[in-house]
Amino acid sequence: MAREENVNSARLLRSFERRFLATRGLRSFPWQSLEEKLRDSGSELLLDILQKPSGDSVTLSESTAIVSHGTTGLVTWNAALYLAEWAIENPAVFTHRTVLELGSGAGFTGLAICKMCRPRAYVFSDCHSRVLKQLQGNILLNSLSLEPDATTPMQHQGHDTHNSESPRVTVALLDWDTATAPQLAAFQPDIVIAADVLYCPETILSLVGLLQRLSACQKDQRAPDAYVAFTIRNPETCQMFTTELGRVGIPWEAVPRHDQKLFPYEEHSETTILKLTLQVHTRLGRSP
Ligand SMILES: C[S@@+](CC[C@H](N)C(=O)[O-])C[C@H]1O[C@@H](n2cnc3c(N)ncnc32)[C@H](O)[C@@H]1O
Repeated sequence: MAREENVNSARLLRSFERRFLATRGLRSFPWQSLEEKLRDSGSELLLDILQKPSGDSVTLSESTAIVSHGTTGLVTWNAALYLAEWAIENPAVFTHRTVLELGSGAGFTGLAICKMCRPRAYVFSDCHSRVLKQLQGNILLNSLSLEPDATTPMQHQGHDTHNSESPRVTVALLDWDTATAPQLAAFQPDIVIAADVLYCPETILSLVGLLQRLSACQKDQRAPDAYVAFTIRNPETCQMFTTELGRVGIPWEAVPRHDQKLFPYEEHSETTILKLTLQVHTRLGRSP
């Protein structure tokens, strides 16, 4: 019994520490229980917390509603946090690479990658004008400098004066349904990522179609790897995604779960990442 109580106390204190450091979810926190525990454990925990706010941080302006202005992109979803955690544990995947993010939303994952994984270039993208505006604001809020021309991220790769320590950051208006071959050919990413973009059959078909067209536009027979993170709210949706990948000939594998939880989010449903090995020649076309 005493052991169980200790475990519960430790969990409560850890949860507070994480939310405090992330300044998230504090309003719903069980303050009364915490106060009691703190009274028992003395000031050690508080000192411990105060010593931890070091290292880099991501600051975001986001909506409190899950849907606002007709989009789900103004708030950070669990899959974005989960993918950012995985990226921070695996920075080599992104270091010195050009990363294209699809459906970036408020931008949390990309900002974490830009700050922690040293990509060469990072292209945030989305289809919604309000989301793009917020995204630009969030990039500036995090003191990253934004390249002016989002549609031609590769044009500066020659001689220039860009500080090579920080990535070239661009924001692109990219709608998976209407993106043209010249627009896609301008990106030439090494890595493609997306978080929480598989919520209905239409978006799955659009996304898979976009990945096929993007691969077909790659130079030098060099197709990127793609990492798609999503919360499994409905097994049929997940099944539809993998079936569609199989149909067009994109091999995929599940990325092993990571253990280190850095950010505060409730795990009501399982979140996962699939690694897709895009091919320069995939079968083009949608299901009839
Ligand atoms: C649920 S939000 C996820 C945002 C962010 N990745 C996250 O996980 O916090 C889905 C995002 O995908 C974008 N999106 C949906 N359909 C799209 C399409 N056809 N083309 C481009 N972006 C799209 C939305 O605008 C929205 O920002």
